Amino acid sequence: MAAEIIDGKAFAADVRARVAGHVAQLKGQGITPGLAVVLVGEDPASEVYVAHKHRATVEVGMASFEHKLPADTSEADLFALIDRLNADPNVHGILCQFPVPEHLSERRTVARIDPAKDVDGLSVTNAGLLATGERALVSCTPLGCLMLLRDRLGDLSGKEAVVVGRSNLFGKPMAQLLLQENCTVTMAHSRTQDLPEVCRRADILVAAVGRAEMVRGDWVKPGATVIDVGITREPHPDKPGKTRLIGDVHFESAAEAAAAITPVPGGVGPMTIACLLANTLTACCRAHGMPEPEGLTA
Ligand SMILES: Nc1nc2c(c(=O)[nH]1)N[C@@H](CN(C=O)c1ccc(C(=O)N[C@@H](CCC(=O)O)C(=O)O)cc1)CN2
Repeated sequence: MAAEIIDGKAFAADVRARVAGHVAQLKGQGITPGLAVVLVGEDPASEVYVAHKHRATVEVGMASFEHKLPADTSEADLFALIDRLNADPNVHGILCQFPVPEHLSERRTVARIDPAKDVDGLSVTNAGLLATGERALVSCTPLGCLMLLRDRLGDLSGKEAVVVGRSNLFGKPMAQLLLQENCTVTMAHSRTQDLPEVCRRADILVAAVGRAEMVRGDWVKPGATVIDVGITREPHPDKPGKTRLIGDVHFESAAEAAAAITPVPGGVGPMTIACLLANTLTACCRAHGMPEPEGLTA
């Protein structure tokens, strides 16, 4: 294997430590950043992510407000809670864990959150601010990828970037961030013609298609930086009864061609929660008219 492995776990720990330093300073001035996480229903993976978010929030010294609602919660009751959190001065960030049960709408739920507290960066307001190059709260996983890319490559100007996947949660904000860094950006997706050839153009290849190991080594330009955003859980081939996580990139073959690559697990995933904390800190600083933390925003 030729590629350097980008250690997202270590980088995320560093981001969390920097956030904790800022939180300590704010607390010295009588301000405690607060994050509210809303979970509707009992999706087992979501329960784990929400527990991780609570632990990480408390570890950096922030206030954590967890709201677990039954799966049959009505939209009216969910919105009443969001309205209370919007009005609560101790809450600087709000997110509703996805997926939500089928009778609820993710789009309408996000739209109910005050954009200044939308630490997932998913509201139409924050997406629009990002697209027009104005000060936004940026979706956590793309923000985390940008931090990893800046750390590894420094100035991204003029690089060919290909983002495979066009979701609102990831692909679209990732493309906007890379454009903001003066990359030449291609957004590819399931209908893109000759996807392997398009990917081979990329100095920066970001895969977020949700199809396990779709991106193969011969899709990777020699020397490229490969960011794998996929997380598919599948039965472990060698350990009966156990599961393993795999990404959207076929790691072994891609690592032969790439100069650097994120693994799954331990690459992009840990950056999501670290950037959620960074966004909550940013939202808190903005709410109090204080300078934003350097190096923790887009
Ligand atoms: N409201 C939101 N819902 C969801 C988001 C989100 O950003 N906002 N993203 C995902 C889940 N997610 C956070 O919520 C998340 C996913 C993965 C990780 C992570 O650290 N992954 C590890 C592996 C963890 C494991 O072993 O299972 C890794 O990749 O190394 C953190 C957060 C969907 N919902």
